[in-house]
Amino acid sequence: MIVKVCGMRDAENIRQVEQTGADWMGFIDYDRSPRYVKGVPEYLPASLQKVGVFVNASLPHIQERIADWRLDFVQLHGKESPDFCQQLRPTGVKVIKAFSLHTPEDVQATEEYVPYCDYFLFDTPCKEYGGSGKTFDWELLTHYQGSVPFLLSGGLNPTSLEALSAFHHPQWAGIDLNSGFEQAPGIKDAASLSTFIHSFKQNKYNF
Ligand SMILES: O=C(O)c1ccccc1N[C@@H]1O[C@H](COP(=O)(O)O)[C@@H](O)[C@H]1O
Repeated sequence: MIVKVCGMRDAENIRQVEQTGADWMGFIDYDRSPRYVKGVPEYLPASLQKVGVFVNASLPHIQERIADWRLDFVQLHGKESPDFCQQLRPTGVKVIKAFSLHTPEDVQATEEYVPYCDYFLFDTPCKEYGGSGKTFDWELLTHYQGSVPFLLSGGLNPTSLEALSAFHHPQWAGIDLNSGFEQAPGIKDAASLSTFIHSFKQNKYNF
């Protein structure tokens, strides 16, 4: 199972979170987010996959960030089209398309993105596009029968382990941890993350 920790920006905190057992680290390039990274992060982790999170950004802007932030993945958290995802293919980065799930129809909307995405990310609907700290109804995922693996996101926090243990889906590939582990916007509690990630990876999903 993949564990992504998102919304990082402080160099010392990035170094701490690098030691927690996380696999991927996310950096948010959306200026309305309280986790917005302006410019290039002072420190970029060497041992984790780096994910840039964008909301309706232009292709040239994302291409610039891929180079400057040495990204392995781009996470598209806005209203980006399947065609936009396809245009990112030649950059060589992997593409994660985020979907806010409210109804079974929202799940169906993933279908046209299948050829152009490496992962999907399922999140809670909110007007800020992400980082709501709220969970959505995971039962909706019974309607997802696609082939693209997904990360579960939205409001995961230190009390979520039991619910995660009870969750099953053949395409479930990992989790995304963000505001539920923060001491302040963009500053994660590394000790709490370490404990949580260790327990999560110890349980039956560690394959
Ligand atoms: O975290 C943000 O501020 C943010 C802003 C705009 C788009 C995405 C954002 N974060 C992503 O939101 C989800 C869920 O976060 P949370 O656990 O509910 O706080 C996560 O995938 C972040 O990558």
